[in-house]
Amino acid sequence: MIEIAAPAIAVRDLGKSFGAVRAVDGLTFEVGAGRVLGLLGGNGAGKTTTIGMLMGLILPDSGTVTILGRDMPGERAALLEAMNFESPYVDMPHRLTVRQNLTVFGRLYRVPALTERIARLAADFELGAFLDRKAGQLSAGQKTRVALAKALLNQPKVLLLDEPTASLDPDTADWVRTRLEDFRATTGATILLASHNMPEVERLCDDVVILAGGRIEDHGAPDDLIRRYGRDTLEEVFLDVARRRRALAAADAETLP
Ligand SMILES: Nc1ncnc2c1ncn2[C@@H]1O[C@H](COP(=O)(O)OP(=O)(O)OP(=O)(O)O)[C@@H](O)[C@H]1O
Repeated sequence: MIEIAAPAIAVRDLGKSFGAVRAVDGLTFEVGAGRVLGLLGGNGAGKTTTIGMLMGLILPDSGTVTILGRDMPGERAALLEAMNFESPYVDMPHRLTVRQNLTVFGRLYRVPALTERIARLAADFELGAFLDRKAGQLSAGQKTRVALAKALLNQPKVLLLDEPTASLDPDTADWVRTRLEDFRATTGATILLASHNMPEVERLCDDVVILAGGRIEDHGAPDDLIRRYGRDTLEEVFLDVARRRRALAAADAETLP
């Protein structure tokens, strides 16, 4: 008998409105265990709202989220021990040092042998020079490295990343991508990556979902999408999808009475 592994993330008919804005509109997708899914889409497409619902921070109006076979947000407390999240747009407490921040988060995640784990991550992410500086005094690149160390503290089985390399210089961004590749290779974690950086998505992701207006416009493996659209890069595919959508919206507007 062929056994089909349960997906690590399963989203069904997910919907969320903020007042009149339908941020996420009937979204359905799965991420297989150990896979990396890229969530693409222009500004306001619904990526951050989707990640918020995967974390149980935003309650959906409709649909379900199942992570590692368990309901989110129903089993949020148990699930969060196996998950983590990183976004440059979410700040850590400014007045705590980097070490104090990592210690607080490590205790929240009940990380065993926490002192050793922080030392390991400080070495991996080269935090030594500012481990005892206040988080509020760090540069954007230093903050990102600390945020990634925080995201990996509990060795998550499911890692959600919202534009992890936004505002980094190309060298630091490349360095971060290599760390993420190492993390995946050594742990087999499942990763969902929202990003506007198409070369990054091509490099890190097995599959992508392209969102627009909270719905899926297209999906597939990066190579398959590039071939299907007759393009050379995922960036060109993304632009084709965005232009097609704009053309359809313009045609709709013309047919309105
Ligand atoms: N708390 C909120 N209150 C009201 N509207 C919201 C809220 N959060 C998101 N929205 C709206 O929902 C839509 C989707 O926003 P979301 O942040 O999920 O998009 P995104 O794809 O992450 O965009 P970006 O690439 O710009 O970060 C947008 O129209 C946004 O203005």
